[in-house]
Amino acid sequence: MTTSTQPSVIEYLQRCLFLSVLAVACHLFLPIPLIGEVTLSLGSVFVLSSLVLLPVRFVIVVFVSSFLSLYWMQTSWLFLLAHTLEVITIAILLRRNVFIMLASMSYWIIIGMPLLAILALYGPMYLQEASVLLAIQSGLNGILCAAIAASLLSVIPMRYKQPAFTKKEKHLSANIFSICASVLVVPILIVSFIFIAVSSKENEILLVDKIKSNTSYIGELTDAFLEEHKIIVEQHASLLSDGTPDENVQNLLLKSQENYPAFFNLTTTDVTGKLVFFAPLKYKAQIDRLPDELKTVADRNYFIEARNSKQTFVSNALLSRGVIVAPMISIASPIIKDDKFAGIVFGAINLDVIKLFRNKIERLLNNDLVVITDASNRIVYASAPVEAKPLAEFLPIPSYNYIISELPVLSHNERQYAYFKRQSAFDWHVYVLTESSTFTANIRDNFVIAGLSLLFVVAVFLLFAYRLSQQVSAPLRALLSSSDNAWDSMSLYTNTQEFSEVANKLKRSQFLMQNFEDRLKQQVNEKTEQLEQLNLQLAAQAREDGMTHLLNRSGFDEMAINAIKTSYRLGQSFSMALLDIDHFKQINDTHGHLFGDKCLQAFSALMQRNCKRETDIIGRYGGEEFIIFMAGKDVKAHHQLMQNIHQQTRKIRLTPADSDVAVSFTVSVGICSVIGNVNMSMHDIVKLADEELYKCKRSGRDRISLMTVGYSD
Ligand SMILES: Nc1nc2c(ncn2[C@@H]2O[C@H](COP(=O)(O)OP(=O)(O)OP(=O)(O)O)[C@@H](O)[C@H]2O)c(=O)[nH]1
Repeated sequence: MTTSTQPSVIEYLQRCLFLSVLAVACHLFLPIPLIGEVTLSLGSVFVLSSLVLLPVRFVIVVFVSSFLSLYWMQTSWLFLLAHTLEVITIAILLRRNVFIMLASMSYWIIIGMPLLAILALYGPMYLQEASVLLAIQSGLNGILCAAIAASLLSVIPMRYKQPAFTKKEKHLSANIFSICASVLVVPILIVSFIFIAVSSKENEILLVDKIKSNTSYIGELTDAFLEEHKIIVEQHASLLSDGTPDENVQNLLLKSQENYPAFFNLTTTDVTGKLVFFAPLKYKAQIDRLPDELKTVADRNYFIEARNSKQTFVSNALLSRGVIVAPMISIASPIIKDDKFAGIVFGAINLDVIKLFRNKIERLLNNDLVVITDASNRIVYASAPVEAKPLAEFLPIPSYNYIISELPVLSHNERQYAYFKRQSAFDWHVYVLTESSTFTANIRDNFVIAGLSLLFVVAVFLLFAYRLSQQVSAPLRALLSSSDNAWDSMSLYTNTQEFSEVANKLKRSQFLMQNFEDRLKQQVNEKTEQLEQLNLQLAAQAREDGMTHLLNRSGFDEMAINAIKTSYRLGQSFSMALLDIDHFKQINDTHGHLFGDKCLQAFSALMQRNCKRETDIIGRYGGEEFIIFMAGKDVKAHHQLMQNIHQQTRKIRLTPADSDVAVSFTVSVGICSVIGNVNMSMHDIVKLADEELYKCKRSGRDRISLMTVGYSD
């Protein structure tokens, strides 16, 4: 076998380098962004193509390049594992003649996607949430790569492919089917990915907009709430600064507290911080009973700040003391009389009782959560699912979710949230949180829809592709089978003009060929018959003496040997007689050879007339010497027969051409009779008969001499 058509190692190296560079470039430089950090990579196209275009050792080089570039990009080990298994499985299935698309789909549906989903569940948090999404995305990415590879391979000439994939002829229908399938799957997948990317992006934008607007609304609500209550406290401070009489102060505080229930108390102090007036009155008796150190707020920072800055001060969240011990904020405003600090008015807002504020917020949020912190990061308010108590420090841990790109992500109490943060008045912060699964769930749904529609569309299209391939290949198969039924069944698959023309032409030429074949067969049969006849004649001629038409020596020997064997077997007696015309030379010499021939013919005819039994065999054994084999139980009958021939010979009268006188001749006969199975060969028997003939000649000719072998009566 010549290997000239096999590419050289250098050529393989070039192809290997080319495919490796393309695979690495696709992984490193051409990832197609899909959602957030999720990208599509087409690097696998070249690894899968190398399975068909290169020998195994070069495929390993392309695969390792692809693997290392993915590793370099810090791809999760889950994907590296899935990629490795994908290449190995498809390589095995390809060697078993499975179409590359089918191999890829089988791998991803049966092994790749379930494996990724299960493994992701045991991975880091961001993988757990998106495990189904990641599995489907990887599967669709893999199938897209296989479909592109299959499309590319279908246009690459056969000589570039490995012998394992080209030596086995495939059905035309299988080829059409595979090309259609791969060409159909590529656009379907691309459209699906575009749909996923666009709808996921739109969904993300909607979610982000919602969070941002919620954040700013809640921020404004918080600011307005604080501002409103700050103004109330400021107004009281201003009234008291202007010298409102003490008897009115109590009433003023009571009315305001009634109107603004968020204040769980409104209180004034003197210059030292000692409580003076207090609303509501229901706590008055309890306050009176308090020890002196709890009847002052001189040590509280809202008193100190208001006194020192002479400005209204909104405190951070703190624990109240005295009558009620609860988380609260305090808004304190200084009372200035004659430019001198004369005490403060402060309103305490119990964080547990800002029900109005909370209801307003909850109505807005739907599934979103909110956390409001003060300037020292202590929680002022948190939606219940966040599981954070007021006054606790809010310490979100920055987190990562590779699907969410538009918002920061934090993790709190082992949950992951996308969030938006807004700075409010008094250095407070408003956080609106959405569980990251809200984002992934939507995208996962998109992927599931895309995956299922892909399966459905592929199944439907593959059915079409199958029908199409049948339409093209079935008529050809019908033409090839060329049976009458097939001609008719072809019309079941197609009614195209081209096929009808081809079919008619083939039908005509088949008819002509059939005619020609029949004629040829007939001629051959005739010639064979003639030849057989000729052969028979030749065979007969080979055993016949031309002049007398008796058996010649070899013909006689052949038949007599068989007859002797039969006689021995049947226990029959038989006789062998040698007959020699006397003085034949003289006849020849006197009347010429032609007359001699006539004598021979006349004598032959005489013998044939006498030897009528079918067991009698007559032959010409030499020039004028004849031989007769006779079989039967009674050898006397043989002797009698010879006696008759001997007698009748004398009566033959033949007239030579040169004379009017008829000529006669005599014959000498030597007979050897055999009785029973003496197991003598024909040669020995003829020899004995010859000896008897010799006796006749010696003793005067024209006589019969006989002998019997075996036993005699
Ligand atoms: N016309 C003719 N003569 C033949 C043929 N075959 C042999 N002869 C002749 O037969 C003769 C046989 O002669 P010999 O063998 O001397 O025998 P004979 O003359 O018959 O003498 P005896 O046998 O002793 O009686 C020869 O002269 C042969 O030429 C033949 O086919 N035709």
